[in-house]
Amino acid sequence: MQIEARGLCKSFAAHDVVKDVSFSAEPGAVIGFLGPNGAGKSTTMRLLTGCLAADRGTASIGGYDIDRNPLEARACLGYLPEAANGFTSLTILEFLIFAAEARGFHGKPCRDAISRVVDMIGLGPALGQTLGQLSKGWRQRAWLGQALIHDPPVLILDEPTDGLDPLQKTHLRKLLAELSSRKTILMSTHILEEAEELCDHLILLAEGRVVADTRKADVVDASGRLAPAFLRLTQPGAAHAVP
Ligand SMILES: Nc1ncnc2c1ncn2[C@@H]1O[C@H](COP(=O)(O)OP(=O)(O)OP(=O)(O)O)[C@@H](O)[C@H]1O
Repeated sequence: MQIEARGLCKSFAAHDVVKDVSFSAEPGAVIGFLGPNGAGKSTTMRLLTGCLAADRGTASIGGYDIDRNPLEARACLGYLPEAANGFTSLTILEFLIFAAEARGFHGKPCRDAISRVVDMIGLGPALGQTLGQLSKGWRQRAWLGQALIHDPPVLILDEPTDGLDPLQKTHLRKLLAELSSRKTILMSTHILEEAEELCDHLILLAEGRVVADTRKADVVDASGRLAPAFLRLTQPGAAHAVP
């Protein structure tokens, strides 16, 4: 399995935010990670990526446990955090050099890795601008660049198109569709049309629990829409119905 969560639990103070979350992603799967605001999607992603320690349970990426083999697991993983920010004084080029060197690329392999993502994401026109100067769309592209710099087999993308204008959204969705043919992707989104378009599998979270882990084809309605199933499965109290 490329992504595996087993019994993940996380509380903040007395608030149980992630409750016994288990699921897995086979190689090549494109999974939509859906749920209402506050369901625990970002927290689960942080647990999977090792940015946050679980209270209980385990997570593995590319077959490597994120706690016991963090370097191997992270080598397999590109992560786009929610509302990615920071490094505001670096230009996109400096940011990509930093990301590439942090992944162990130096000299020609570093230049090659950067030129690959610059071409793939179309970062060329903005390479000399600092992240602090960039619009949200360009900043999101730069952060996607750092997630892809080492060409990882697994991508965890937290609301990748959040806040982008329609043109940027279309561009990014096209890129994700291209990437989906050769990567395992777990992506959260509130835009159900995006999951309809890009994902083949869905995991729905409500109140910290997995309330559905299903092929998209099994929950869309006759018109291919997800909204009816989403509303039914994630309504308040739905999580309590899960055995
Ligand atoms: N560091 C933290 N300290 C305290 N509470 C937190 C922390 N991080 C998240 N929470 C809480 O955990 C709950 C789940 O948050 P999380 O961001 O994981 O949800 P989400 O499903 O990603 O929501 P959204 O769709 O709005 O981004 C929320 O109630 C949030 O306030």
